[in-house]
Amino acid sequence: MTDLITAAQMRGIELAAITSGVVTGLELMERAGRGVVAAIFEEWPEFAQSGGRAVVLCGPGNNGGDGFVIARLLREWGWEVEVCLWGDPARLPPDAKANYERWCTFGAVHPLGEPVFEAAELVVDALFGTGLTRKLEGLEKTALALKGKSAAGFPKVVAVDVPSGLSADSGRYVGETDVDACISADLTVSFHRAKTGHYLADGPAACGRLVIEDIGLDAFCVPEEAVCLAGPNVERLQKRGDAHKFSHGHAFVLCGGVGHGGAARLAARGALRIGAGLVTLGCPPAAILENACQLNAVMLARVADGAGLTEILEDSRINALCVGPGLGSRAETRGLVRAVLLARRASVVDADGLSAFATAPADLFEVLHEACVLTPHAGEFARLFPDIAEHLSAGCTKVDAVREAAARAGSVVLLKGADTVIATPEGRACINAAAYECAAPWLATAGAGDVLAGFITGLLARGFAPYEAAQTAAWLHVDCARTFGAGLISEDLPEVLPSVLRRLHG
Ligand SMILES: NC(=O)C1=CN([C@@H]2O[C@H](COP(=O)(O)OP(=O)(O)OC[C@H]3O[C@@H](n4cnc5c(N)ncnc54)[C@H](O)[C@@H]3O)[C@@H](O)[C@H]2O)[C@@H](O)CC1
Ligand SMILES: Nc1ncnc2c1ncn2[C@@H]1O[C@H](COP(=O)(O)OP(=O)(O)O)[C@@H](O)[C@H]1O
Ligand SMILES: [K+]
Repeated sequence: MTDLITAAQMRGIELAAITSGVVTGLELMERAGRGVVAAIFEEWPEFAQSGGRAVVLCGPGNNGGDGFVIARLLREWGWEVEVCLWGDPARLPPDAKANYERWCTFGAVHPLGEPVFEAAELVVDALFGTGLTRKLEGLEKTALALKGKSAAGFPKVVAVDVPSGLSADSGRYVGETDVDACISADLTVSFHRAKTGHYLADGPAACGRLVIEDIGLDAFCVPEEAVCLAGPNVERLQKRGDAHKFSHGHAFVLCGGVGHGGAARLAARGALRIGAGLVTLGCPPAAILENACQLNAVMLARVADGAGLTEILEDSRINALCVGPGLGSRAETRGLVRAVLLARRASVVDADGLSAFATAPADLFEVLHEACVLTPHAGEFARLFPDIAEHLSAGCTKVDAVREAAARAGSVVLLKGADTVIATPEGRACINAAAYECAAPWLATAGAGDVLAGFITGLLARGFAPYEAAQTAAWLHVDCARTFGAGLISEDLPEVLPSVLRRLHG
């Protein structure tokens, strides 16, 4: 599992390393600079063959310090290097100042104005890293100039640690800084561990490609509350050879009325494909014919109302429930959701099942329990947790927002997006990032969320714990989309799952 850390956690690790005496701040800065130059040459091997012209933009903190190291090392590789500084050299922190002075023995340092980038093959953004605390102003001209590349795609822009203007924690532009005032990089090189902001919100688009360089801090532990990148539990996904269908659980998906069954059918198909032993779709009597015409392996049950549902759920073999996809905003929706949750089975509450409680979220929280997974998209999230959604708009990280929501709901919450975040009430959290080499833009298609709800339900039926089910399902969902590629529609997701599982199981 890849750990992701925050800027504060990185500072804690750095401090622990320096106070332990095994390394100095100056040595860490040297390793960071060396790591950036190595990553540049790895990304563009031609840059290591023949020197070119580089501009290094240094800021007023230690990110700028890394920049002075990079300038010196590029010069040693035969590059012609121009260095610009934002701020007063006298106020640089000690390690950055030492590297500034060292650079001054080789070349000039210009104030950051309007550098001429046309002739540069490489621009290094060492203006602000993890220490950016407020809205960035005054970088507009520089940032805009960097966006106008030559026909050959030069200059290549390399961000040190994080593109300047972006929060290393939230992946958003700090203090609502204008996007045009921020650096967009071709390559971002960070140190020790990726930061949450590299994967959240605008992070991936601003970073370009992301490389993490080892700077020798592995002996200093990642804090326990670190977030990780979601991954599948591959071993748990295998089916035992001696098991029968009831060993893999019975999932029950509640369906909407006539003409509104597509979403629930997608969820049911997803639950079956991911390995639930049996899947039943429960629909109003009037919709039986419609569903019977569409389903084969998925079974059908009549559910006239909440009482009928409670009766069906007396079958204790039904061990995972999915409520919400296509359920509609009928008056009885709340009652049906409550009936599902009062059955105290592992449950996924999605879509209309969430929106039904927009005017009374507490009525939902009251019946939720620890075996539930809520799967809102941003709109549904804002309806249930309006105050937390406001914090999110004000700059709180998506991880913190989802942790807070999960604690309030007393259930696992999965907040969708290209940067899906999953958290437990106790504060465990992961990001399922459809970004960088795992980007899955074709997943933005109607019904994709219904299939995800079905995948989670199917894994719950198979006995996965809620957090593990949500994490594995979200990862498989993105992998299905990537495996299918262009032209994906939601019906394809369950159908491509077998090939994804085959690949996983080698
Ligand atoms: N933490 C670590 O272990 C390591 C950190 N290193 C580097 O150090 C960086 C962090 O250094 P710092 O903490 O000095 O932070 P930064 O260099 O990111 O910036 C801090 C400086 O910027 C100023 N500032 C913040 N927001 C501003 C704004 N909007 N406008 C103008 N000035 C603003 C602050 O007052 C401070 O002077 C990392 O990003 C990384 O590049 C590396 O040297 C390697 C090791
Ligand atoms: N650009 C994107 N990249 C990756 N995944 C995406 C993207 N946009 C949406 N998704 C995923 O697609 C699904 C959409 O779900 P949802 O918004 O509920 O749609 P629907 O209700 O139509 O099923 C979610 O799992 C979400 O994480
Ligand atoms: K930077």
